[in-house]
Formats: sequence, structure tokens, C-alpha cells
Amino acid sequence: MTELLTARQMRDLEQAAIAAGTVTGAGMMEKAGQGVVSEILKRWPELRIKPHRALVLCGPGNNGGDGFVIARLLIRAGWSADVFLSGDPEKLPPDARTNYDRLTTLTDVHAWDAETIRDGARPDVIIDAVFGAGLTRPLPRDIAQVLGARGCRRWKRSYEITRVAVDCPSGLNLDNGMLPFDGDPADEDFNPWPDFVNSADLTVTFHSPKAGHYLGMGPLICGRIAVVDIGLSGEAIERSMAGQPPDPERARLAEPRFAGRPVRRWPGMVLSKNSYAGHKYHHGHVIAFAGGVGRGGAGRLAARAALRIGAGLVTLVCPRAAVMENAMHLNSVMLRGLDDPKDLARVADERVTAFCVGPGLGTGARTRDLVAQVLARAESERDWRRPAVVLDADALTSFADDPGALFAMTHARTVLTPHEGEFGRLFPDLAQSARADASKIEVARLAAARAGCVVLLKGPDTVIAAPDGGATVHAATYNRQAPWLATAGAGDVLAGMIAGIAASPTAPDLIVCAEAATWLHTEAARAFGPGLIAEDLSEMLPQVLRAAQDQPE
Ligand SMILES: NC(=O)C1=CN([C@@H]2O[C@H](COP(=O)(O)OP(=O)(O)OC[C@H]3O[C@@H](n4cnc5c(N)ncnc54)[C@H](O)[C@@H]3O)[C@@H](O)[C@H]2O)[C@@H](O)CC1
Ligand SMILES: [K+]
Repeated sequence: MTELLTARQMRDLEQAAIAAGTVTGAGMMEKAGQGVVSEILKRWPELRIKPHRALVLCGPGNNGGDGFVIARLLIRAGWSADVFLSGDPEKLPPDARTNYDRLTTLTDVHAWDAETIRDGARPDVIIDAVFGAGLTRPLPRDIAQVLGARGCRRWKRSYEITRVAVDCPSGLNLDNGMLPFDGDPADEDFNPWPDFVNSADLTVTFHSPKAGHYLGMGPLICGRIAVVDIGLSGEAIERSMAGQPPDPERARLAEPRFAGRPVRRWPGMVLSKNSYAGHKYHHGHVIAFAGGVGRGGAGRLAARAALRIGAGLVTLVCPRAAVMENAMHLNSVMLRGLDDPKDLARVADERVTAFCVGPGLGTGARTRDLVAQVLARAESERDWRRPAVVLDADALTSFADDPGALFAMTHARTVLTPHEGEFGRLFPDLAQSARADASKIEVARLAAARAGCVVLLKGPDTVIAAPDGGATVHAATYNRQAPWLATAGAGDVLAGMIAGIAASPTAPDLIVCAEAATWLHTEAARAFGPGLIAEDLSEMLPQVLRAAQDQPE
């Protein structure tokens, strides 16, 4: 799978490759510039027909150096280019300086001036090479004045100007996807969006995408992402093998591609029914719990999803009073009544390999007891490992007053699947409102370490983290958007799908099951399209599973 690097990791890779003598800084910069130009011409072939005008905006570091290369290549191709530099040419780092000198033999590089830039001729393409991975502070005001959404409105048909960001739209923090603003939100006239937010139609990044392209604001402002090779090594393939847990050091993106190519049979290879022809117990037995009278829907959604994704058997367990009601809705899902959680063994024998606890259960003592009973189950004589436990919704909220009590019971075969609200109740110091500059990847890692289990923090940028630091981002963004997935019950279905995959005695590591479930869940939503309600997700799974199985090798 694709690695998602931090700015620091990218810098370290570059430094190591330079030290090993496999690349030079200047060589990488040349390739970076060439890559941007070729991606532009690939995406907009009409720009090849005749030379156009570019406005190339360069910054004081190596991102600016890429900009000088791009300007030179475009001028050589017959384009006219207006080039501006924010910063002192004398202070440019060496490779950027070399490219500055080469460029100034072809054209002038003007000092940054917002008014002059905006009074200039209308460009066809704007190249944003002001800041890349090195930005450490909010975008300075004179730069935001040009790059911000208001910046180019002075030109006619400004909406037709193609905007290309080098590495990232300047201002984006590539580690956390945040856009720090240089202003006081308390001011009445502070409106970051038109003034500061810089967005692109295309973002061309190098070697590997960075976390910030897929977290937070990243997907809202990068347009589309293209990744170009600048000659660094391919060790990432080993570190990020599909089906294996993620590398503790480097986060990855859950997707069936690597370096632009399809990965062999992922996520189909994670599902036991794709690889093993046994009887139903060979694919595991899931128990999903449902709430009391009139509150069974969420549990039923989870149960059906567990069965559809491939569990051999699924039993819905509900209070006795709700048995009749649930019976009217279920056929292939089995049903048992249970009032006192202490009697769990009566309905769940040792062949149960996964539990899904939470959807529709209601918060309170009974739910806490149920969670405690389920988490206390040990490995059985039949199965070499403990049953997997997926805790969602009310199973999480029931511990809001004492998260430590939950974390004392959770074990390595547990997955917590909170949305931001539930996450904030269990990890108040890591909540969205409290996390400051820490990335969603970092906070999910900290949460997983504290709980000693897998934590799946939902969102369009879902992060799944394991206690050892392994982390995966699942992106329902860019060409995989499915905003209609924000619908009641969709989370219950996801919890059921994770349990259904993890139930197989041959299932891989839990985090890998969670990755596959999350990806398939979004695929099901995309396959259905707008108008989706939670019931539709499980019904789309056969189609999605067939496609996952038939992936080109
Ligand atoms: N050899 C390499 O390291 C390569 C780097 N490449 C490019 O280099 C970029 C990283 O270069 P750098 O590390 O030089 O970083 P940047 O060029 O992103 O920015 C660093 C510069 O901006 C200044 N700065 C940071 N925040 C500021 C703020 N808020 N206001 C004013 N100035 C600020 C810093 O003092 C420094 O001068 C990548 O994004 C990529 O575009 C590519 O050319 C590939 C090869
Ligand atoms: K940039």
C-alpha cells in the first residue's frame, strides 16, 4: 500500500539517499520540476497545443527551487512566465540558488509584491511553489493576499485559471492537514476562507504522498494528487505490504494500489471465503448484541453486515423481551435471548470467534457488564486466539465517566470504533478540540497505545492505529468521496463488517481486518451512490466483493 510520509520522514529519506550517493539534491529538484510540468500537460492536453502564460510564484526554500526549474522548462517550451520570489535570492539554499541563476539567464525574477502580481497579465496557469514541506508558521499575509481565494479575482474569468501546487498548496501543514491562520478568530472581520485559504486544481508531490494530503483540510484544498518519482528508493514496498500490519514508523493509505499499480488481490485476500473452502465454522461465528424492545435495528444492521462480509454464522443476542420482535426481521441470522450478561456462556459457546458490542445497546451498567463479560473471554481449546471484540457506539459511551475501567479490560484482539464525539469522551485530552497541532494519526496512535488495542477513529479521513504505532489512513476523499455515507446506521454496519472479517480463524492481524472492512464499506457506499441508507450497504457487498476478487493481478 502507499506510504503516507511526514515532512520529516521525507527529508530523512532525501538526506539518506544523498549521503548514499544514489541521488543529488539538484538531480531530485530537476526531476521534481520535470514531473510537475509533465503532470500539467498530461492533465490538460489543451495546454500543449500552443504556448501559454504561467505565473510562477516561488518561496525562499527548495519548494521555490522547484518553481525555478518549472519556469525554466516552460520558457524553454515557448511559454511566457512571470516569476516572483518571496525572499532574498542571496539566502536561497544551494540547489534553489543554482536554479535561480539558471533561470535569470532566461528571464527576470521579480521581488514579491502582491499589487504588482495582481496587476500583471492574466496567466493561464498559476504555479504555487512558495512553501512545501518546510512551512512552519501560518502563511504570511502578503503571500495569502495573492494565493488566497480572493487573490486572483481581479483577472477576468479567474475561475478558468489552472492552479497547480508544488508538493502542497502553500500554507498546508503536510503532517497534519491543518491550515494555521495568521489572524485572530475573535476579530469580527476575520474570515479565513476567502483571505487565506489557498487551493489548487492539481497538487504534484514527490516520491510518496504525505499525511497532510489525506488528513483534515488536505483533501479539500489539494484538488487532485499526482505523485512523481524523483529517484528515491522503493523500500516502501516491503514496509507496506498489503495483508501485513502497517510499519510502526510509517503510516499508510488503505487502498489496493501501490506506486500507481493495482496490488494483487487486496482486499479480497483478507477474506477467508476467498481463499479457504471449509465448512461454516471455518469462517467464524459472530455474536452481535441488540438493544431492548424497539431498539434492535442497529444490532440487526451489524449482524447482517457480519454475515454478508463472510462470517460462517452470526447470532443476534438480545434481551428476552425483544426476541419476538427481532425474530420477525431475521432469517439467516440466528437469534438468542439473554437478560443477565453473566449468563453469556449460555448463548455463546467456545466456537464464537468474534463479538460486536455497542450498536443500539443503550448506555449504562448492563452494557458495561456485557462489555466486561465479552472482554474476559479467553482463547478456547478450539481456537488458538481470543475472540475478536469490536466495541462501538454505546459500548464506548458507557465508559465516558471512567475510560480507565474500559482500558483495564481491552486486549490486543479488541477494536474500538469511535467517531470524533465518542473518541472525545474516552480520550478527552486527545479530542479534536484539544489536540492542537497533533495530527489525527498521532492521536489515534496515542489512543491505541493507551487502550492497548486497535483504535479506528472515523471520518472522511478515518485513521486506524495499533498499539505498536502502526497506522493506516482510509480516505473517503478525492475520487473515493461518498458523502452519503454520513447516514444513521452506517457505523453499525462497519462494526459488523469488522467483526465478520475478524471472525475467521485464518483472519490476518486485526488492524488489517479493520483496513479491509473500512475500504469495502466505502466501496459499497460508492457502488450504491446518493440516496444510500444503512440497509443498502450490506446488500451492495456481493457486488463489491466480486470486484475485489476479480482485481487484475
Ligand atoms: N533535496 C530536497 O530536499 C528536495 C526538495 N524538494 C522541494 O523542497 C521542498 C522542501 O524544501 P524546504 O525544506 O527548503 O522547505 P520550503 O521550501 O517548503 O520552505 C522553507 C523555507 O520557508 C521558510 N519559512 C517556513 N515557514 C515560513 C513562514 N511561515 N513564513 C516565512 N517563511 C517561512 C523557511 O525559513 C525556509 O526558508 C519540498 O516541499 C519540495 O517541494 C524537491 O525539490 C525534491 C528534492
Ligand atoms: K507549494
